[in-house]
Amino acid sequence: SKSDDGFCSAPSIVESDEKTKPIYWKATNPTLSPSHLQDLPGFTRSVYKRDHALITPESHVYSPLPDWTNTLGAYLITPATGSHFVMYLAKMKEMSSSGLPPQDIERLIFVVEGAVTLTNTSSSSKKLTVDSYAYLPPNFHHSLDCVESATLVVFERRYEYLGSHTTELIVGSTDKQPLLETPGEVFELRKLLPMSVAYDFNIHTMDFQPGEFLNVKEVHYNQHGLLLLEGQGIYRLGDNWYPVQAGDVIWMAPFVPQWYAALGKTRSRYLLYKDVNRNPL
Ligand SMILES: NC(=O)N[C@H](N)C(=O)O
Ligand SMILES: [Mn+2]
Repeated sequence: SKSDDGFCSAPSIVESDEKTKPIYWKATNPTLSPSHLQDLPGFTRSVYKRDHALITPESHVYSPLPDWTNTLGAYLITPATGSHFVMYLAKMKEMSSSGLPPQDIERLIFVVEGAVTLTNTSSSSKKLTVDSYAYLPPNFHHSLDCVESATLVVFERRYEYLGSHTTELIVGSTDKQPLLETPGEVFELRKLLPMSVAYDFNIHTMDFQPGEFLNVKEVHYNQHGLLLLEGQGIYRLGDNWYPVQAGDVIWMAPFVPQWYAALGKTRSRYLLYKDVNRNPL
């Protein structure tokens, strides 16, 4: 319908009071949230195909995480999809704590909302707030404890030993990581783990300004687990083109053609799991 000032009645893309919200707020409070879809029977934006999946918040299924206390987990990617890693959201409630991964499993946690304290046998405890992360080597005793609430995105996989290389505890925050060269690409790239051969995966953060897009329509042997932390755009996966928003998760199997274009008024930032440093044979 045309209002008298000639513009359509759809609400414009207003810069909501994002300035007053904590960083990544939309990743746990998506604009199109489950509550907006509850009167639309059976509708979901989620898709699961042979070589990719788009998992959107109205599809999340939480259940108590075994070995964790007061924590609900929603597994979004597991080897049942063909991946060699798991990606899950951990919603830690008050007075909650983590359990240990199984033997020989490495873990990376990234704080999307709230705060947790990491304690381990060797060093003093560290408080991790939003945008902070920790990498826990396989068989590394630790505990993540939460007093109020926190949402973590967790990646875990069986560590692929290579010779005598070992990995170590890494604690950091995205904003303190340097920008890396991205020849031929315009996005801003940070990596949360060292690039040394001991590490068999890395976690990238990739920032796009509105209108920027991937130059390479990538096809590669590596797998991805993606969480869109900020912004919106179009993700191409295979022959499908998906409008995506902060809070969306994507599984990309090896060799799925993949491409992203950022749209809207604010930057896009996504977190991306990528296996590296190991021979695909
Ligand atoms: N889909 C992606 O963003 N892929 C990354 N550029 C990567 O594979 O490094
Ligand atoms: Mn890729």
